[in-house]
Amino acid sequence: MTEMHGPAREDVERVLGGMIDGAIGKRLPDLARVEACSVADGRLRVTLAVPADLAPRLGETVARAEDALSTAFAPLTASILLTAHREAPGAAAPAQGAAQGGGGHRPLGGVGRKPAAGEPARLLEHVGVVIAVASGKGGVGKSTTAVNLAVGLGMEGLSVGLMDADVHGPSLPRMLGTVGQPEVRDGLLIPVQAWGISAMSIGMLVDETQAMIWRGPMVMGAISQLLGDVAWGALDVLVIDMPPGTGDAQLTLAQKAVLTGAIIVSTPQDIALLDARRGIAMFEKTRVPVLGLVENMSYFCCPNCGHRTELFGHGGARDEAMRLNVPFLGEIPLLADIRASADSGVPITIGAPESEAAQAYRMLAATVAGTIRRVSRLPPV
Ligand SMILES: Nc1ncnc2c1ncn2[C@@H]1O[C@H](COP(=O)(O)OP(=O)(O)OP(=O)(O)O)[C@@H](O)[C@H]1O
Repeated sequence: MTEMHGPAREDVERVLGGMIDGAIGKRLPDLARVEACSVADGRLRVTLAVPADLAPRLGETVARAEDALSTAFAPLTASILLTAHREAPGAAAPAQGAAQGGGGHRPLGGVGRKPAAGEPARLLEHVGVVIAVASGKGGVGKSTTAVNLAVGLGMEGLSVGLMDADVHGPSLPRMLGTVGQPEVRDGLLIPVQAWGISAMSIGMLVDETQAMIWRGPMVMGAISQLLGDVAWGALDVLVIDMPPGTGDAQLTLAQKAVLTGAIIVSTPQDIALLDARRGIAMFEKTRVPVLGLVENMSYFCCPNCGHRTELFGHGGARDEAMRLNVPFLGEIPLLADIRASADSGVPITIGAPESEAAQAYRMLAATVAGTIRRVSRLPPV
């Protein structure tokens, strides 16, 4: 990253000084305080401290502020990261010159300008391939699969990032056992290191309950920040745990994130397969290749006697994959240990590497690693 001198904080404050948030009816400096500004790689990153309860309402003003800063300091492109004050809800906004100091602040996702066309591609330029793990509907085990796949890819010798774009139900911090908030350096969020991979989730930045109520533009703003304002660094692969379903947010993410390919997770039940078909259609619409289908909760394996029971009629996803002409990547059994390890914060691939479940995830990771090496021309191990 190339550091360079940029505008002084006072210059930034001067530009923001003229901005008014029409909806709240106040000048921006009366609502937010410039905490930091830095310039690197042609980007001016400004960190603004705002009261937590106001942050969700500032999206439009922040977008205008970014435009104003970009115009004032061209050719730099400005992006604003909001950090939240831990003040009582409804507390008066901090005026300029209020007490400085980082202790009471934390980064906030969810607000910001939509990146210009092609921007994420540039920002992820040191990332070899970007793979979405998606599902047509919620609750099929997409996040569990994404986590164990990412950890498994790390075990295959790849450098791996995992981004939780499941904004409304960010489960990554729980599944990886991470606590606390990520560091911010030079205006960029530093991914958390866990089990051999780099990870970032909205759940590490804001209260889950706060993210639950975000609407479309907020969700897209948050996802843009996860793509653009995180120091992902050089990675062989970035795995994105997509939001469930096939709505606008998913479609936009598929278009924005410059995905190399997508993996669809499905359970064997017909209804889930119908949803999976919808998921595949969405990626086809955005010309993102579907790398394959994974069948989760494929069969039940008795932990005592090892007997295998096909609960939902096994093989549905394999047949569906053949019908749809997409590769079948593997099947993951339904096991209480998978759920327990997800809840304990230690992925089963790490916690019980010899288990049937871990072996299934490792096979899946080996298959996907093969695909990644093929598409990115990485040397075979
Ligand atoms: N193969 C499995 N065996 C047993 N439990 C599983 C398995 N896969 C997932 N689970 C459990 O099922 C629940 C849902 O899984 P997960 O959160 O991964 O689903 P999801 O598709 O990401 O859901 P959503 O996107 O709607 O939040 C979790 O409690 C998880 O531990």
